[in-house]
Amino acid sequence: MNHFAMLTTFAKVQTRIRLVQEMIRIFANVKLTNKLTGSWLATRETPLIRTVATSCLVCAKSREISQKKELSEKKLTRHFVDHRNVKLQAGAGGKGACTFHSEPRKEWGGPDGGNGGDGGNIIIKVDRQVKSLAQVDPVYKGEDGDSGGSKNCYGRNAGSTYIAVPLGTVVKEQGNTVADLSQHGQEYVAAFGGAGGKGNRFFLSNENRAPMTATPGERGQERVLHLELRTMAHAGLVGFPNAGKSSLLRAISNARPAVAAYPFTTLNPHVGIVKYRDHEQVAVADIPGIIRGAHLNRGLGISFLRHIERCRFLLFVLDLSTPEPWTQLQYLRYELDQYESGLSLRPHAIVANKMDLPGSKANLEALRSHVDHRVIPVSALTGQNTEELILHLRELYDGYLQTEIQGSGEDKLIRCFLVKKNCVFELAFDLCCWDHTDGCLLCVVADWTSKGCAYCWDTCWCQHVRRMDNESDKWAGVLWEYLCLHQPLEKSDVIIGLGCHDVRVAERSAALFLEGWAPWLLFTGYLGKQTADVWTRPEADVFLDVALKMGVPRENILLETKATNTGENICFSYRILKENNIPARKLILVQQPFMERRVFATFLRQWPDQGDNMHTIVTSPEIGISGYPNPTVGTTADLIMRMLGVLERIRDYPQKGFQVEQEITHSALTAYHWLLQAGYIPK
Ligand SMILES: Nc1nc2c(ncn2[C@@H]2O[C@H](COP(=O)(O)OP(=O)(O)OP(=O)(O)O)[C@@H](O)[C@H]2O)c(=O)[nH]1
Ligand SMILES: [Mg+2]
Repeated sequence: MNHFAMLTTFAKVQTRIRLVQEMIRIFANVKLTNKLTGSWLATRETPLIRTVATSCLVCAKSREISQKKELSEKKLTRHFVDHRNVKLQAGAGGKGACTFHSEPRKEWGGPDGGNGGDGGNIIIKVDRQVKSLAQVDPVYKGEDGDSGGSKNCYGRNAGSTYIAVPLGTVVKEQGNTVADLSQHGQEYVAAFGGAGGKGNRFFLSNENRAPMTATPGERGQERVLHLELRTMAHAGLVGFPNAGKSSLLRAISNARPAVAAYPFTTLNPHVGIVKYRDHEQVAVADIPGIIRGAHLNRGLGISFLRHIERCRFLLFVLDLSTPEPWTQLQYLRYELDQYESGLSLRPHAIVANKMDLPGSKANLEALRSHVDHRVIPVSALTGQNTEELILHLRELYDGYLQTEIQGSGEDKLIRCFLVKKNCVFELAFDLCCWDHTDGCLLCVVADWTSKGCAYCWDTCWCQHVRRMDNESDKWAGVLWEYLCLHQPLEKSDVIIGLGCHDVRVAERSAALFLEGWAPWLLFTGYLGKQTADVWTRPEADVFLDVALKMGVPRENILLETKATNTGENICFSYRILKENNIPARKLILVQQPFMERRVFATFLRQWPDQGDNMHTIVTSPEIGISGYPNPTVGTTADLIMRMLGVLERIRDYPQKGFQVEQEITHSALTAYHWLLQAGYIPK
């Protein structure tokens, strides 16, 4: 055998020896574990298989022997974070391009600059797997949209940035709650990406065949939000200092809170996850010890009672080695109830800990005779009977899920719109209607908040019509407020009632005349979008009837019956007043409340005579948003869709030259996006 072959054989023998040593070590460990836990191999034969998959039946204390240095309390608490501030900057829109078509022998190619892509939104999304806010970064920046290109190439829209948060996260802005995320998968668009800029192709018109204008993309929304976990954990371990709460959490979950033989070892709450075979997970919080007078802020005081309040059910941990352990329970209950009445009555179990110590057995019997609730004897140190505790924990959890589902029946409704004869009804379908097949097509988008609305036709819908939810109402109110101007009235030369399908506009115009705000009343309008299907006579004629009925003399009323849109209403009214030699330096324009801003912006662009001494006031029927819906003008859902359409015109029409630019406030823009997302379609 040569020298090299000898070396190879020696190395092989050494590897085998190491393998055998390793096997012996593992085997010895298994035997030790079997002794402590009641067998690893035995479970293969016995039908009594653990229904839990927690890895830590071995006593909690034994783990302290591990060579790994224990983490300090401060470091340990980093694993669980229950509130966070985040700064969000959504992506900016890409800029529009300014280019012209170029081709050999084609000198004057038209504009072909494409629009920029929209900036990416930042979305907060609930993920059941996420248990704390520890993973949430302090700053998020959304993706920017791509710029537009030549040959009418549009820039790519940026994708959304997602922030995963646990169930029960409350989103707050300047102290106000803006979202309460309570369902798995629920999304909240926390910052909207900026719209992409327009390329010069967009500005092509009959007047300008070679526009050089291209606009930059809008900036993305910027927000600072405060995230807070409403529910801290499913179960909370409540007990006096040193009762063994942290040891117990170590014994039943994967958490590693510090354990020591002195009070107030735990200074901050820790959350451990108990995992079950069916992959269900129950979060258990180890809460710092409570002492008598905690409700008066003694010991670690009220802040920890606050954590208890956020748990769905409680585990009272008692040290059974002390005399009269039931008094601990009485004191704990007293402290909880002093903090919040009825808190101690939450679903709970009593855990009698330290059963391995002498005297505990006798105390257990005495405790059982003093309380009428279930008592689970365990030893966190040796792991004795932790099985029963884990199974009972699951019972409590299942009970909680049951009540949660029953209580949130309303949330299970799926919302959609029914469009019928030009009327839109908001509907709510119960889950059971998914299989509803009595001759109707029912199409429901489950993820309605992000996908938009669903339509359903010809169904027995009456029973399902319901009020709009508060959140839509809120945003509709914000939009309404932005669109109304609330200008104070002044004596004027002419009152102009702009035609529409709402006769309250005619009534308001006539009332203003009768109150003496102006000596002339002019109604303008042929048939428009809303009236074309409903009326056969021009809007101005219908309004005239209303005014005459109210007692306005015919000779004070002028009619303009050709205009089909707001711009024409203004231009044609100017002409009529000129033809009749009626001075018009001061005007009162009357339209529907949510049209005030748009009418004003249109007037400033379309009225030919915009001298310094020209003065205009826009007003409307004196009704609020709740008083607006009626059988003629439609439902609140109709109103919302019209308001969205008006806002889009305020945004887009200045570029087309129809009206002057108006600043769109941040709140109005947020309302617009929210309502769009909720499925309302701009009309
Ligand atoms: N013999 C015995 N000792 C235990 C048992 N459980 C906990 N201990 C001991 O009791 C002491 C306190 O345990 P901890 O788990 O830190 O108690 P705690 O309730 O978290 O205490 P605080 O964090 O101070 O509120 C430690 O020395 C543990 O080893 C048990 O079942 N049997
Ligand atoms: Mg502790």
